[in-house]
Amino acid sequence: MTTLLDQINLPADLRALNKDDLPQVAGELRQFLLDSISTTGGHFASNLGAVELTIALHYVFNTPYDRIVWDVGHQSYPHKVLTGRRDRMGTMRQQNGLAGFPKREESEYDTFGVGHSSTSIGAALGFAEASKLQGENRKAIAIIGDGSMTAGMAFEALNNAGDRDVDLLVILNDNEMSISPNVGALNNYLAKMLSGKFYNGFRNVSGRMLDKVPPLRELAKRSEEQLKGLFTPGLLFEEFGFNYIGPIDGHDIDTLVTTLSNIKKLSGPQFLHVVTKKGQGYKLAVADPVKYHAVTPFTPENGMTGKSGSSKPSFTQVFGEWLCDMAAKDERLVGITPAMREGSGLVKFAEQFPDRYFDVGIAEQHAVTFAGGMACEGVKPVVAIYSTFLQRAYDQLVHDVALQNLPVVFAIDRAGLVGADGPTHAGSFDYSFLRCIPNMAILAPGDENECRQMLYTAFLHDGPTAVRYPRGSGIGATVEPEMTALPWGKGEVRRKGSKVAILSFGTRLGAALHAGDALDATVANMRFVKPLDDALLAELAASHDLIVTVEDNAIMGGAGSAVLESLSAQGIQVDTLLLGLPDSYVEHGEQNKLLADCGLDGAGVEAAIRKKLG
Ligand SMILES: Cc1ncc(C[n+]2csc(CCOP(=O)(O)OP(=O)(O)O)c2C)c(N)n1
Ligand SMILES: CC(=O)[C@@H](O)[C@H](O)COP(=O)(O)O
Ligand SMILES: [Mg+2]
Repeated sequence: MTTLLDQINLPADLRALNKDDLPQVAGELRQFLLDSISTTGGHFASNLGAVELTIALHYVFNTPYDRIVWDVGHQSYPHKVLTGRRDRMGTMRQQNGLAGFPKREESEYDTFGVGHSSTSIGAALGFAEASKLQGENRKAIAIIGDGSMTAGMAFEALNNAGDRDVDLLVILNDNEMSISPNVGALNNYLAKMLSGKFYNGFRNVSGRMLDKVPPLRELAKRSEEQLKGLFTPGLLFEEFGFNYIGPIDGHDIDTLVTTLSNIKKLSGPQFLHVVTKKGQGYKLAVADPVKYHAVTPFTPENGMTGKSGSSKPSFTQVFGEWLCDMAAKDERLVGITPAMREGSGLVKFAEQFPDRYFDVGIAEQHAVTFAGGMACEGVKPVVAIYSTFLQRAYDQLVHDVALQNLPVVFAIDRAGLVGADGPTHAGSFDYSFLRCIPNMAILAPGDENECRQMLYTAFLHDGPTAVRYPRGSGIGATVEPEMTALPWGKGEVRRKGSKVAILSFGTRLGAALHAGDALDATVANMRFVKPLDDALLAELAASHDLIVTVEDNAIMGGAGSAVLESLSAQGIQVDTLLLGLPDSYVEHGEQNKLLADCGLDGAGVEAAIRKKLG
């Protein structure tokens, strides 16, 4: 049977429907998403929560002429279905398939590339100002979640936009969730007002009472606008120069269409507050939106059983275990996360050490500076942060921590290629952007046991130290419960060979050993990217014809560059070959396949060396 959804190839097809058909479209779209995402995996609960809002937006606004900017974009699957990609949803986050986030080169309806949070208001303001300069009559609409609203740059953009005469609509999609439950004063403010019976009660009572006295009704109408500001979350946003509307039910498509149609006629900065349920329409996701934020393939009737996945502990789990063990040994330790409790492995730590656990919201810049402040007082902060998200806190790294040589440990997860999330989430550059910072140390474990020992070594070091490890698990080394400090700045030879010396940094050790066996090459596990083991390098350069470096970081400025700098500084001449990530963005796909495509698996390293040797 042909569904309404089958007839919608582009938003123009949607806009040709009668408004009364939209609830049916919503039901069909929600079922389509459940079937599709339970098959491919990907982001889930946020997409179910955005179904009605997405339909209403494309129904009311003349997309793509009017510009929609999604924040993070993990909730953009409904948008992708309605904008010509329904039949490609089965390729979601697969190599050469659809990206998991809006991507300009994927569709004209994807106005701005996203993946990192809290950029939508700033970008949409850019669209709005450009439209004004070009004499266009576009509407610019940013849809930002309550979690993403906790980042500073969202308020930088609000502050700027509220002072401008532009047609910008900011829609706050408030479901009281980040990945974990949302945190912070803004969240408390929104929740208090939304749950406040007083606000709803006030509107009912005033409506009933004043209807009886017509002359007062007009006065009350005007005063309700003023009073509304006292009882709805709007006051905050009104003070930022926006016209606040809401809160409205983000699943009531009729109200959404009516409200958006009215707002469309208004000029100046508008702020619409919608209330949604993360996982709406799928009971298991509503009950556990944390678990269903992102899913691996599952059967809708049974839900995610958690049976799939590797039996080997992930580096994230190794970190989480270490953090709890270290906290038990040293009461100065605190754990800090910018809204990635689950992803960074702090669930157990948060339960066991609630007073020493800090989720600062999606606020990486604040997380780093906050850690610096704590370190000044003798507290020992461990900042758990994805490599890609640490990019957002670069000045804080330099100015607030390294320049003052403060003992902060950065447990950098998702280093290197991450796979399905693609280039917005790859941790391709941390060696490069950390190495040039004076006082910064960088440790890169070759396996899971080294990860634990390096975290301990970093914790003992009196200065800023990064330990960086990839998404997933490594070669499956047994993790020793004993914590042993590694010799600072020292690498180790893991295999003796001749002619060729392969210097491995981080978890490319497995690939290096494979190539070492095939070529009878020496293999060194360098352990430290900074400080580099210059003496070991000199020794290997003196006894081999070719020095090869292998890393899952950009070659530009990476560990291989450190080796070249050291050889130059030591006045050593030797042939070299640098293997690492290319000076381009590696698209999404399966993590190990992508590494192999970059020549960073065993076969690739071996082939590159054979080619070099001629
Ligand atoms: C700068 C940055 N930090 C962290 C993340 C990881 N992240 C992705 S979605 C998300 C929660 C977003 O919450 P919200 O905006 O409320 O969207 P919801 O999932 O509730 O729809 C987080 C923390 C990110 N994408 N970007
Ligand atoms: C959208 C977002 O940024 C997060 O959900 C991210 O996708 C999590 O990545 P991991 O799955 O590697 O934890
Ligand atoms: Mg949310």
